[in-house]
Amino acid sequence: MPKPSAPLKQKRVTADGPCPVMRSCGGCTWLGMPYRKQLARKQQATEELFAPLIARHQWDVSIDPVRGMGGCAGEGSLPAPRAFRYKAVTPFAPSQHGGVRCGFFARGTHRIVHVPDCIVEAPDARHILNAVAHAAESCRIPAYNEDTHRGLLRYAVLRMGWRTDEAMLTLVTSQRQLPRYRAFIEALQRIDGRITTIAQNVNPRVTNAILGNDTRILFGRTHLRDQLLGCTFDISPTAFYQTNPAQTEVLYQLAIDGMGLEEGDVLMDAYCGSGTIGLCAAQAASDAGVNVQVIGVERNAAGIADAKRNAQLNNLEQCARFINDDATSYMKRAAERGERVDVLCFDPPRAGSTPACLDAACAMAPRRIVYVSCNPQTQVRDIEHLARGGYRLTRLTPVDMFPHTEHVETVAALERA
Ligand SMILES: C[S@@+](CC[C@H](N)C(=O)[O-])C[C@H]1O[C@@H](n2cnc3c(N)ncnc32)[C@H](O)[C@@H]1O
Repeated sequence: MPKPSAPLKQKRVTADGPCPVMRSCGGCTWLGMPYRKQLARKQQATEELFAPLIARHQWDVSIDPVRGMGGCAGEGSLPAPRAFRYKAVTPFAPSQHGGVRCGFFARGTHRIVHVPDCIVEAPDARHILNAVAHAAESCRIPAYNEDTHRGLLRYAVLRMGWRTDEAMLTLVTSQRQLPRYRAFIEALQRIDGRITTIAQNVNPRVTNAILGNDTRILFGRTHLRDQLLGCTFDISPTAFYQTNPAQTEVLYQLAIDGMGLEEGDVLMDAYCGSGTIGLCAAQAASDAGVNVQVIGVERNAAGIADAKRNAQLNNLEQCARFINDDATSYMKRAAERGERVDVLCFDPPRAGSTPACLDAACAMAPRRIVYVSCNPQTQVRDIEHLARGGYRLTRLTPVDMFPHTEHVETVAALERA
């Protein structure tokens, strides 16, 4: 029998207490800055970035105040957000005496800094990850060595339900075979009663990317269940799911407001992940007595499988279909076929969309386009493209999805001019 894992320490970082690793960890670069000032900076950066685009097209639009956690930019002093990240990740590395180290990579390096607790992650998330390292040590599961490419355990990814008491633990390993498999899984199960799924993802490649292509469930449910805006979502280990759920509801509500859905509309949700935006929009429309059809497009097969399951979970399968394809290829073909799209929602990754995808969007001529972006730099470029295709910006709202960092997410609403 393996030694039992260490019991979880219940000590919590207090709401306004300092972060013990803020100088060494690569995460919260703005943690020392008052939250009010962080929002003011994000506001200014967004205004400066969009001002030339707005001036060039003579659009009559001003940028909304950044929606921060607990208030907006310009509303005076706000408490610093804590415990908002519901996804936590740790790399593993061998320690000198054959043990397993875990924590965060130190800023700009691959040196692991041990983190006893993290003030921005969901309560207990870091304790669970630290206990995974302890369980691996007890079961003599070797950590992966990035220099020699030997060893097994590379990362652990923990997702916690926001509106549910569930946690999904995904172990990323360099090979499929796990020594002392049963003992290890039992030790992991004992860490916390909320762990409803333990998955293994195999990533044998020499790469900085965390996840590989092969995933299997080792214990429990196949999906993490959570809720957003009254909809229920099942998320599989490798599908995209937003990390800050409280702000995700703000972001999605802005996107839904920007869509202005009307009876009989066809909504295309491009880069749809697990179908969350399109399904929340369809549910909101249905609640308002408005019937719409949703078409979601996503490259990740796990995301599309989740989206189909989520449509059923929310009784929306009659009005939603999901397609596993590259957004550009699908939209080009849809435009050539003359497919009808009344409202288009874009939520691409940081690199933004492609010129061909944006051309296809303009060719389909939706009445409105809502563009959600985690990288306003590429969003500005893409909105310029849409402007040349006949669209004008009517609203732009920054949302603080990533407090204590320089990053800001933006929701742009556009109308056909
Ligand atoms: C920022 S996430 C948004 C997901 C979803 N809208 C949400 O809020 O959860 C971007 C999504 O685009 C997907 N993606 C990336 N490149 C793609 C492409 N070329 N075609 C289709 N989907 C893509 C990713 O897998 C990811 O699920």
